[in-house]
Amino acid sequence: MVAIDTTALTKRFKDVTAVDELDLRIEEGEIFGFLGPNGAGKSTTINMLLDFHRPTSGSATVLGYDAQDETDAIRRRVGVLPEGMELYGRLTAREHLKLCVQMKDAADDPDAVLDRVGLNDAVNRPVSGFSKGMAQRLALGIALVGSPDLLILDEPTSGLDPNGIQEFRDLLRAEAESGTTVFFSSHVLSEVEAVCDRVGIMNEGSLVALDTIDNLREHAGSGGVVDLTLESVPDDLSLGQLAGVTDVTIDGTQLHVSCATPQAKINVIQHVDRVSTVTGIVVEETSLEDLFNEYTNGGREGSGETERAAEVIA
Ligand SMILES: Nc1ncnc2c1ncn2[C@@H]1O[C@H](COP(=O)(O)OP(=O)(O)OP(=O)(O)O)[C@@H](O)[C@H]1O
Repeated sequence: MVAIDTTALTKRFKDVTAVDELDLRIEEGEIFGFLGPNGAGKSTTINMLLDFHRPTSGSATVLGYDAQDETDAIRRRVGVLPEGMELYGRLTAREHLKLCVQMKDAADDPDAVLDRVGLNDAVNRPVSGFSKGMAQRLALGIALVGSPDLLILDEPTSGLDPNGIQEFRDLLRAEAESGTTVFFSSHVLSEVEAVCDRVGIMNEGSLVALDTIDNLREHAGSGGVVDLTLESVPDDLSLGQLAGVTDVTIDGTQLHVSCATPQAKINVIQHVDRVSTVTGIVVEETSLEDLFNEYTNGGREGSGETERAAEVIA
């Protein structure tokens, strides 16, 4: 079954086109990362899937139900963590969970859910005293109530500490293993890269990329870089003749080879190993952040340094 299906889904706010003719299909059981710079249209898309906003045109189904006409059926089967979720300051974490269990007519044990999101020490504390990360953990717990078939999470790791982010990853994987589809928006690209089967990248209301991260790397012609240290560099390496090699530089006994595809990196290593003695290899993949910048013209906010996934082989 298709978990989310949108056809030419469009939302305009006066002269701003927040989402422009979006065609998106998310299969059941996928972990899907929805990316884009600020104002790209991610929350507006999510809001239309949940009928918080009515589309200007186009249509969407969620778990086979029409997103505008069958909202109740969708809300019964979907766990939602909306952007900027409001909690009740005077209620405790456990009371929030109890309320949600009642509202969803679910059978969950509130304490077990709170344990899953790492709030077992704070079950009886009023939420007004919660830190941002604790509130986010509670919001995630609320989304999990009723064992939903689909989780729709808007910036779920906002405010979480590194442990919280790791726990969130484990939780998503466990949910996906039990058959739940996960659709989440995020600005934390390393976390998206770690857990997502596929990603969609929005820019200025349009979907500019939709694929697995490996395929995006391949299509972007950026398979990464291989750095090799040799005992000595032969006169004729002929590396430029290998398919997918885009650039070769030699610095003493160091080779720096840019490749268009992951396969090209393997070919380079095998070829050099045949003609010389390799004493060290470092393979660097193009990070999701580099791809993101490529698709959005570097439109992401923040000042994080480009992160390259470096795999030291020898
Ligand atoms: N209620 C609204 N009224 C007017 N304009 C809106 C409204 N909601 C969103 N927009 C505009 O629609 C565009 C898309 O906003 P949206 O919140 O969907 O982006 P986003 O990708 O979720 O951004 P962020 O990463 O900052 O949360 C922006 O230009 C925003 O200003």
